[in-house]
Amino acid sequence: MAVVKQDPELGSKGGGLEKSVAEDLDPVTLTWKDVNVYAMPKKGCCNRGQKLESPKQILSNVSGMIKPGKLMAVMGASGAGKSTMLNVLTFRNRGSLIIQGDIRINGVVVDKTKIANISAYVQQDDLFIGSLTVREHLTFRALLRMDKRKSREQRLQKVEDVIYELGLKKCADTVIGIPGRLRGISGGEMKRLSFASDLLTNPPLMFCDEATSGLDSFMAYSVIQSLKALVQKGRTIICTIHQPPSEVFELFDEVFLLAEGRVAFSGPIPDALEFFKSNGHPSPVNYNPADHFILTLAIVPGKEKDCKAKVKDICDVYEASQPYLQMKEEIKTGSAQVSQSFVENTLNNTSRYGASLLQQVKSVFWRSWITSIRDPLIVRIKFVQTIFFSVILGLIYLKTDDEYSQEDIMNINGAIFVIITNLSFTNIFSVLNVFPLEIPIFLREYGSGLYGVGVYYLSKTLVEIPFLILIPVIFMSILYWMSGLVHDANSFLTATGIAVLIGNTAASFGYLVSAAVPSVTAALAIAPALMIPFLLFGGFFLNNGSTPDYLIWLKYLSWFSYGNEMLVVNQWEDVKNINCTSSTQCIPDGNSVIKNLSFDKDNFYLDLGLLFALFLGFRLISFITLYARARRSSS
Ligand SMILES: Nc1ncnc2c1ncn2[C@@H]1O[C@H](COP(=O)(O)OP(=O)(O)OP(=O)(O)O)[C@@H](O)[C@H]1O
Repeated sequence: MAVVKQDPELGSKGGGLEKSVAEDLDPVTLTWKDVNVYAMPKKGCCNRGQKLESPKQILSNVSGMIKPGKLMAVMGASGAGKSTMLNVLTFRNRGSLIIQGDIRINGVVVDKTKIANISAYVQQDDLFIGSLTVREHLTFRALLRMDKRKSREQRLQKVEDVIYELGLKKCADTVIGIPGRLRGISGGEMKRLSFASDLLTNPPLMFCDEATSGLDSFMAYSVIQSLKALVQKGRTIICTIHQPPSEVFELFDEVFLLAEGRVAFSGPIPDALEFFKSNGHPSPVNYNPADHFILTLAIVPGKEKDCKAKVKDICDVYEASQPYLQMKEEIKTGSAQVSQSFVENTLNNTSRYGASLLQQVKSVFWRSWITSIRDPLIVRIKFVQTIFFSVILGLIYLKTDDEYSQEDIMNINGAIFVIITNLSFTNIFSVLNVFPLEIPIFLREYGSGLYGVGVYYLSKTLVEIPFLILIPVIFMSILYWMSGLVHDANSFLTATGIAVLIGNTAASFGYLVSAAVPSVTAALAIAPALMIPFLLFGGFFLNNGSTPDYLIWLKYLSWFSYGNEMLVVNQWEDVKNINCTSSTQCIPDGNSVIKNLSFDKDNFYLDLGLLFALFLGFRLISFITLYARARRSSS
């Protein structure tokens, strides 16, 4: 086993105990009694004639108790029911499970809101905006999560305190990092940052799912050491953990062993060793007790019958044991000693958000802005790519004189369509590559009451405005003049304005797809398939007058179509002469070009209005989709 040293960052007792941060904690005892959990069989599971399956029992009569100042490890083999128990206790991710049982804090029966008011839940997967530094991330959380009565100075002081407490001083000004794109802090530091984020609100009760997953033994030790320091200040912490090294396991005060959905033991580690020994399962000398418990309770493939019988035996003995019965009795009688102020002030707090609306807008806007300017992918895609493509396309469509020939008609119309296509793809894909990655973070932060959906969406929209104006302006300033579109300042400004609106509409479509799908991969797969019909009915590949009646609705949803008609009209409307050198029939002027494409000058303002409506419509639907998703995920 790897030798584990104490993390020098954490101070002598694993977290700067000598500089005890002023704590004002309500001591919390969490109890759960006779918890039964059932999963209903999936609808349509059975063929005709087959009997409907009965519900599957995941937890059976599980009871437990954890007192203030204790660090409890919930352990068991895979499938034992650890995550289910944590989800039941935190009232999260319960889905369609049927749950019975009694969960109390200091004797008061709790629900989802009450448990959220008193506790923090550090989930297994750490979700952060990677372009922020550790200090910036914590400041953002402190401004949004901490008690409204705390001043800005107090919040910033608390940020410094938790940085110190969790040994994050060394990396306080390092960016968190984006895997594969931006190097940042280590896995252990990231895990400690998760705890630090939740510590800002000073929760007396903490739940941690897989506190050490993905960490090496040194990092796992430093993380659990930090938790140990937190319980020593009076907190109550309950963690699920997989196979901790023995040095890490020793840091826990209590172990709660689950097997086949039943309690196999609950109490201090030495007592657990004694219990297993007295039931014929002594731990071998110099063997990690954690491994011994898990192996003893595991259902080994091929030996299922024997293993299940062994587990049943252990659970039967434990459930009939004096300590377990005593604990259940204590749970029953413990309800008497609860303070009224604790119930009213802490458990019954009903405000959804910790910060005012203005503070939410300011903080989320600030973070969105930092994210936009720091993420190298965004800046590179948005600026370098725009300049590169506009120069390349400009060279392809290069035209230096003011006169138009018959060949120029096709080239100019091609350049116009390329402008629309390029702006659409660039803007859609810059949204699709980034926004879906941010949605899980948004959902979690919304679920934790940091800010509302409207605040988030508004801030994102405001931050994007400069980019969504600048990019089309740069693109048009280069390509418009190189490709010889009509040399007139007014026409250029009109074309640029249309380009800005096209880019914004395309970005809104990107938001709509991103809000509706679960991942970047899905967004990147679905968006092009949805765009192709809009592109086909844009008036370039199919004459505007040839759209089949039954597909006309697709034309009305195509920003390519509105943009193309407006840009074509803007280009050709005032062109009085197009040179004709061949003997075949020539197109004499700009108006004839417009007519040949089945476009109409009089549609210009109608197109403008409809394009704007499309922009607003996509935004609105994406907002509603995001809102529905947020409500669903937090229910
Ligand atoms: N919603 C559900 N529907 C059906 N079965 C479920 C559901 N949730 C969990 N289970 C089943 O209940 C059992 C316990 O699952 P749980 O995820 O709680 O175990 P675990 O101890 O956390 O396992 P692991 O360590 O592998 O994550 C498993 O057999 C699992 O397949």
